[in-house]
Amino acid sequence: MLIPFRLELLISTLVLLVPMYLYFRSRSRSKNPAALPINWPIIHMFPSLLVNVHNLLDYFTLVLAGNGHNFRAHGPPGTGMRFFVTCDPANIRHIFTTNYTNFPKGAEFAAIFDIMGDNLFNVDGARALRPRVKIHTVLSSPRLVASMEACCRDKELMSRFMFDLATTALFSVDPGLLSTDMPPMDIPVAMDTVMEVGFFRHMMPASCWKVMRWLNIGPERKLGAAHTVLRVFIAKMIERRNIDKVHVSNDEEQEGVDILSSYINDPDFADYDFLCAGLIGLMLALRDTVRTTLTWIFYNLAQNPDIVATIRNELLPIALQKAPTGAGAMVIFEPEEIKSLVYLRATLYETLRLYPPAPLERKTVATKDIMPSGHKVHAGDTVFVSIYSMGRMRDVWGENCLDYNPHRWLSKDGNTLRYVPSHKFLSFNSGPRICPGKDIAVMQMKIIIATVLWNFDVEVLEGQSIRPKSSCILQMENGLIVKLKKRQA
Ligand code: HEM
Repeated sequence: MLIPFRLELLISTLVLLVPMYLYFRSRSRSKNPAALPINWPIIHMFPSLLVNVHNLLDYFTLVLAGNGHNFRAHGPPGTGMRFFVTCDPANIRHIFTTNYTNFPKGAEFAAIFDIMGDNLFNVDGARALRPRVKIHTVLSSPRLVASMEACCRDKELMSRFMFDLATTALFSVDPGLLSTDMPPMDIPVAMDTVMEVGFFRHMMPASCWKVMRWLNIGPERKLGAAHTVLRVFIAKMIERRNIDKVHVSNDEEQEGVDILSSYINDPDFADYDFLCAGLIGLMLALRDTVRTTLTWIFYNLAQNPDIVATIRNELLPIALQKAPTGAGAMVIFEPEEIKSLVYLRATLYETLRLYPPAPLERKTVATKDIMPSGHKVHAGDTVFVSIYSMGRMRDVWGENCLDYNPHRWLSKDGNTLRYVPSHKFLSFNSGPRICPGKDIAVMQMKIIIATVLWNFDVEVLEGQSIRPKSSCILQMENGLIVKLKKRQA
């Protein structure tokens, strides 16, 4: 019987790993935190990665800062754990642009995010070309952009709000998570699980998580359940959309308003599973990134009243032109009105610099190569690009790199934004895989920040523990509790 054998293997692995974990944890506390991971015989650097996994981004940042922006790490032989970790802008340009074809995401990435199938997020090279052209065309449709911007004229509760917003843009269906009876959050929770277990998979030897998946235990069990929730939800949305389509048959107005309409009749997406997987990828791209950024923005703004005052000053001339419609009415800003506001955009970029929603990029080395930093990488190595760390490097952003300071984005006279190349500001990626939703996301976030700040005072409740979750998305571990107080006109 195979199962008892594998179970035994797993138990003995755990029995070995848990004491090791405790031992190395106690040792690592007394060590210089910026030092390279300790290279032990046989197990190599795996223990250092294991003990720091709950704080991995800050750990990478310390080690990268202390070691010229690059380091290598490797696990036990046979695990395939050969990592090159970097936040060096010259290496990043090489990986994302100059020698882009040599750094695909790779098969392991696609296995980690198997819920997204063979879709754009998981494929490279020629297979990514048509889906990429497709999504760029879809996201540049003026009607879709207008509908997504219009969706922003709404209220609070970031997670529910962003889920409703993403679902409306994708399927023209408002799931109503913001309704007053506060329906259950099964689908957003399932999406969070995909990102959390994805992070766990990145840090484990692939054979380990694959065995756990086969046994359906631990995080893999949770992930399996989350996959089911997401697939059922997408199937419902497609069904609902098809029913609605029959009801509005031949009504051309309906076509093209949501993203699903652009995919449903496309022969490239005729395969149902392929379509579902693509839509799940888009849901994650749309909802998680914007929601996460907004939470960090409001957290930072609450500590920086001077920045809030400057944004309100920038909004003042526009707000004065808009007469509120009654006592307590909100002032709502339109995309065109706030498009040119540079300080608002600088605040957004400053948040994305320190809190990039996708903090780590994973690439695979196709053939051996020499990085601009002089480091050699070999076929099959994994490259981790720490976007989070790059925003926190003195040599890249200056002595005050840890300060939250939108002015760093402005020209001397404060009237224009400074140009910063994408290999230095990587939050929206760089090169051929640059985020096609960037302009929509920036506009959505600007409208939300402007509308909230103009109409409310935002207070972060004291005593909260604010730290990122171990996830592929830089969510706050415990969320953020804020108090909104209506401002007096
Ligand atoms: C704060 C907002 C956002 C940030 C920081 C962001 C960032 C990123 C990053 C880092 C990637 C590369 C991911 C990877 O290669 O694994 C990416 C890809 C992508 N993003 Fe965004 N994104 C944002 C919002 C959006 C929105 C609102 C949409 C859709 C409307 C979108 C659609 C996509 C798509 C389709 C890709 C895949 C592109 C490709 O692989 O060629 N993103 N985004």
